Order: sequence, then C-alpha cells, then structure tokens
Amino acid sequence: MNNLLKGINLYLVAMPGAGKTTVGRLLAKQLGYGFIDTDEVIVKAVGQPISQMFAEQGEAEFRLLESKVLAQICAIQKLVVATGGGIILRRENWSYLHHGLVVWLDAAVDILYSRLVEDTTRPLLQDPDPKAKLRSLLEQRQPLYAQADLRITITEGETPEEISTRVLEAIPSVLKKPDSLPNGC
Ligand SMILES: Nc1ncnc2c1ncn2[C@@H]1O[C@H](COP(=O)(O)OP(=O)(O)OP(=O)(O)O)[C@@H](O)[C@H]1O
Ligand SMILES: O=C(O)C1=C[C@@H](O)[C@@H](O)[C@H](O)C1
Ligand SMILES: [Mg+2]
Repeated sequence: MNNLLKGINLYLVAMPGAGKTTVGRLLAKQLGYGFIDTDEVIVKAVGQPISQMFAEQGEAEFRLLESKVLAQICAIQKLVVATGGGIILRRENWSYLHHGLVVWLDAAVDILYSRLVEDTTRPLLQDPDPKAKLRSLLEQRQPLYAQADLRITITEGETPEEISTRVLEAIPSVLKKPDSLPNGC
C-alpha cells in the first residue's frame, strides 16, 4: 500500500467526533507514515486550547491559522493528517488537501452525538441543543465533505481498527493516475 501511495499524504476530513484523530493514528501506523493532527499543531503553536482561541480571537482567526498550518503540512510527505472538522470550509484549503488523498469519515449525527455528549472542549458544540447543532452543521457541510476522494460510511459499533482496515482496502480504487500525482505544494 505504501508503494501504491508513493508517499502522498492522506487527509481525513469529517465532522467532530467522527474519529479522524483515532482512526488517523491507526492508519499512520499501518502505512508506516507519520501522523499529524492540525488541531494539535495549532494548540501547541498558540499555547491555548481551541475553545479559548474561539472565545478570545474568534473563529475567523482560528480558520486563518488552520490554513497556514495546512499549507506547511502539505510540504511534508508520508503523513496521515487528521484535520479540524471545519477545514473543508475555506476554498483555498482544498488546493492543499487535493495534493493528497482526501478521505471523508462519514458518521451519522446520532453516532457523533453519543461520542461528544460529555465533551466540553469543542466550542461549536457549546450550544443549548448540541444535537440540533450537529445536525445543522452536517447539513451545511455535507456537500463540502463530499468533495473528498473517498467516502467511508461509519456504522454504529464499528471499531477504529475495522474502519482503518476499510480505508486501506478502499484506497487502491481511488488512487490518482501516476501522471496526475502532485509534485509538491
Ligand atoms: N470507531 C469508534 N468507536 C467508538 N468510539 C470511537 C470511535 N472512533 C472514535 N471514537 C471516540 O470518539 C471520540 C471522538 O473521536 P476523535 O477525537 O478521534 O474524533 P475527531 O474526528 O478527531 O474529532 P474532532 O474533529 O473534534 O477532532 C473519542 O472519544 C474517541 O475515542
Ligand atoms: O468542526 C469544526 O468547525 C471544528 C472542529 C474541531 O476539530 C476544531 O478544529 C474546532 O473546534 C472547529
Ligand atoms: Mg480530532
């Protein structure tokens, strides 16, 4: 698989709670790739949790920083990248994402909600009705996530290992032709 991928990065896109970080770590291990989580890079660089960044600098500042981080990551090869849930929102991010293979972990709202209900670290879900918020975010974002090269529909009860195996099995069917592989950012 590593040979087939020829070092191109895998970018995982999905709603919060879909398992980008969890599945991404497993995929990196199985591919012999490095692993990067854009949210973690930003938190380390700024020295603040994302919720504090949203509160003090606003979402727009966070999105600018997210794009800068993505641009830098894109220059590195052999990475599985777990992206922030909203990375699909800015058009310029897609020019970076499409340098690699983009995988959408598509999980239904009920699955997302059951995983995030106890979590207070995701600012966009600090809402009186987090389930309705998830539903409306997914509705708005679905056409953007759908621009991914590969859509993996997550089923209830599926383990991260099973999902990671399914991603690996599906990759050959969507690998870009050798003459369309990117030369860098
Ligand atoms: N297949 C799975 N089955 C059960 N629980 C899972 C599965 N995948 C992830 N989880 C759990 O769901 C929660 C969210 O997972 P994770 O942080 O990987 O999602 P994420 O897509 O990276 O979210 P975010 O966009 O907020 O960073 C975690 O507690 C994780 O342990
Ligand atoms: O879905 C989103 O817009 C977000 C998801 C998280 O990964 C973080 O990137 C941040 O909380 C925003
Ligand atoms: Mg994550």
